[in-house]
Amino acid sequence: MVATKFLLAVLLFCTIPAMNSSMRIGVYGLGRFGSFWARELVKHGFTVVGYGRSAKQAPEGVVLGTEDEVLTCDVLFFCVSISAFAQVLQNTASRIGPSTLVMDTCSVKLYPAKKMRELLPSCVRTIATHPMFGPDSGKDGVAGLPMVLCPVNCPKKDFQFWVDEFKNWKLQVIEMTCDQHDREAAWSQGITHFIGRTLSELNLQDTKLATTGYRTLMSIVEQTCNDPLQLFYDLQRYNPYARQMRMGLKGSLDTVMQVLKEQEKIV
Ligand SMILES: O=C(O)C(=O)C[C@]1(C(=O)O)C=C[C@@H](O)C=C1
Repeated sequence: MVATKFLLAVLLFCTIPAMNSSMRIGVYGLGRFGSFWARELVKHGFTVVGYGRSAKQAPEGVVLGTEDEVLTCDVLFFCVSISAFAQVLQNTASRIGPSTLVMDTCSVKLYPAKKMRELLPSCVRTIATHPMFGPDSGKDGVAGLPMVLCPVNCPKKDFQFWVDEFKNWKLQVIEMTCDQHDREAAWSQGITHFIGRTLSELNLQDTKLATTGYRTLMSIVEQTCNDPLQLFYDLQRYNPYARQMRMGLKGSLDTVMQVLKEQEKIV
């Protein structure tokens, strides 16, 4: 029994093709981010097959495929919302090719990595990724933008292939653990979306008196609220460090309010 399992593992390892630029890449999910990501992969020379539940038209240069075609590509990027990820993976796991390398692109990392470990057979190679940009920030090209890669269940050489590939795109590739990512992202992307959504509650208006700082503030509201509301909820719910960030922010607001109250006594 053990010998059979060993033989199967060796056989599978030997049949896994090496990573190269002529691989077929599957993009599962052709929403705002998925369509953008599929086009980026095409721009960088890959053959891309895309699948979206309600996609009628393929993004430029992308071939629209069936769900099973996408799931059995050499490499598969899931571009679905964080809150849909577990269900999508559960529904597709048994149809993913044994030699397909799977990457998620969620904006949090501990949660999808845990789901990939739980739901995919151990022979399926997985990398957790976070392209820290999207259709707005990457509209004039992705060079210089940060891209996080966290190894989950992946041989070093395949992981390195993608590090080098994204470096060739001139992305600023950052290798870190999923925990490090979530801890830091809560205090960078998480806090930005929290402030953007909070300020949008105030319904701030454009004004002739707008200073440069005010314009920057308005652009934060615009950029964060241009993303689906679901992304905001998911960033706050699925990052285990987000609550701590929100409490920290609330504490700082209270401190500043208190300081100003003290100042009022002086006047
Ligand atoms: O450029 C955009 O369209 C984005 O909204 C990108 C943005 C962000 O700036 O927060 C949104 C989601 C991704 O996780 C990474 C970055």
